[in-house]
Amino acid sequence: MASSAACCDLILFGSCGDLARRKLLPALYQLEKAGLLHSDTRIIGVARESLSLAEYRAKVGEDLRQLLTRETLDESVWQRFEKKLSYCEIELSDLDQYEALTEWVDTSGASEHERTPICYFATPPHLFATLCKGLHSVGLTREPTRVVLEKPLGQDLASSQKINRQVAEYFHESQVYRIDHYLGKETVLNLLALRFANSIFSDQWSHSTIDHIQITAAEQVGVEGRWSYYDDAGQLRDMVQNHLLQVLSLIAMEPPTRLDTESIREEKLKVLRSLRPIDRDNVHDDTVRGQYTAGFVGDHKVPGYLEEEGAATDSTTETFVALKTHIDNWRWSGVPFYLRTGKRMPHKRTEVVITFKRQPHNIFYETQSQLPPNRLIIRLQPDEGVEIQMMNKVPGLGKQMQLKPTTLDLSFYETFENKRIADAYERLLLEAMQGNQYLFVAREEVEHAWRWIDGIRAAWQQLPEGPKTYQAGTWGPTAAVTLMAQDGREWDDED
Ligand SMILES: NC(=O)C1=CN([C@@H]2O[C@H](COP(=O)(O)OP(=O)(O)OC[C@H]3O[C@@H](n4cnc5c(N)ncnc54)[C@H](OP(=O)(O)O)[C@@H]3O)[C@@H](O)[C@H]2O)C=CC1
Ligand SMILES: O=C1O[C@H](COP(=O)(O)O)[C@@H](O)[C@H](O)[C@H]1O
Repeated sequence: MASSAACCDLILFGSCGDLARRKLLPALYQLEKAGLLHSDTRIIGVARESLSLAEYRAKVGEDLRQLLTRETLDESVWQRFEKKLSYCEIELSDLDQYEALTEWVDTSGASEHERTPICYFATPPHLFATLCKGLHSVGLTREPTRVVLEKPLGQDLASSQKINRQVAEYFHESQVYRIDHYLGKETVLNLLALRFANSIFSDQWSHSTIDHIQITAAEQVGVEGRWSYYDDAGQLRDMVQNHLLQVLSLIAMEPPTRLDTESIREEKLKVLRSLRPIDRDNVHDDTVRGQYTAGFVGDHKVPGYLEEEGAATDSTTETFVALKTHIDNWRWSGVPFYLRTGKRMPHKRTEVVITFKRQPHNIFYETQSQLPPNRLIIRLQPDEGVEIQMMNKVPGLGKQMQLKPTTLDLSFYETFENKRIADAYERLLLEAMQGNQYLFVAREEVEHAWRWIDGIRAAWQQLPEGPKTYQAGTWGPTAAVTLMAQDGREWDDED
């Protein structure tokens, strides 16, 4: 059972925006419902819209009623939650307006704070530097204030270093919480349990038993009205730089000595440092870029990327990436990691597939010409669970032993029947309020990830061809199949 968070003043900058409305406020409501918000915690929405307190509360209530899909709003919880909400109107680019915060937040100084101020920057990142200055001007950068930063943290190494430097002028690293919402997902956290609480896996987790590892994050959605942001970013920066590299780090890291921020960050960082660079020599063979054209996802006809609302017709931004990389260290020597992510794929599916080495000798050759490798499939979302593919004897008295590939399937929903799977933002907000940084990304991690991604982008720029097209509703360009087939392997796609 999670313990209730410390008493906080949670200041949501950008509180009328999409992220705050769709994710942060519903997550806070769920924490209230679960009794995890301290009774004296306050939530201060900050935006530039002119709203009275009653109007702001009514707006949040309306959004919650609309957005809670699996349940209806619990009126008694809402009444408690509503009382925690206040609203402060500020044009954030105007440093003179930050004084308004002092009406709502206790800025009197570290030792007298009863509530820990948590400043959540759910605004476009170009405002971060001004936000820091504004907060400093009203005494809100001192310990124990914490600051939560939303992605994207830059467009490349140089811009992310700039943001990190600007924030570091006012906040110590121990006050900074960089969000990667994948780290708040139940199943991503379960990677730690799976690896480090089970000797059958921890003892088999290296080049001596593992043939290769695949990480897939397939989405059905397209750019969802975010064309101008997305077209600047592309799938490599939007998904690989952060989420996929974080999952990869958790899968590949050495056992941390403790379950604490420093130990985990240290180990993840070593993985990022050991990623083999992709450059002009291997970019052609080891990466595939794609861009979707019109097609069908399920029964829905969907437009191509270049026909999306607000699209420029000549964009060469990738909406799909597949790549092969290696981690150049002792444990993973010779084990390729295949990463793949794309928009407008046939299904939403995020999974890690560990394929083990085949048996060295086949004694069942009379009935089974080749034994398939065992595979461990970790389904991160949806249908969260863990699956082991293995061979079994088919029951029967026949002279020859018949074998059949079978699956041991542990579905989280069936195993933990009464447990609701919390949204990633619930966990991350709770951890930020409790002052635990282990599920947030360190500055060095962000910068190492960018360094590796920048190398790929630079190499892409030297290629004569841009992304290959793929029809919406398929698993990407056929070159992605070739990427694995040239190594005698294939993606885990059943359909
Ligand atoms: N939406 C999402 O699902 C995700 C978003 N993010 C990131 O979170 C951040 C916010 O995203 P999102 O909510 O989608 O963006 P929106 O544009 O929907 O919201 C931004 C918010 O910031 C406010 N704002 C912008 N400029 C100012 C200003 N000068 N003064 C006061 N308020 C200002 C906006 O107010 P106003 O309404 O008046 O313009 C709005 O409340 C972005 O960096 C985004 O990349 C990250 C992951 C997911
Ligand atoms: O950060 C982002 O993540 C979402 C995918 O998140 P998920 O939790 O639904 O897997 C992605 O659609 C979006 O483009 C990206 O900015």
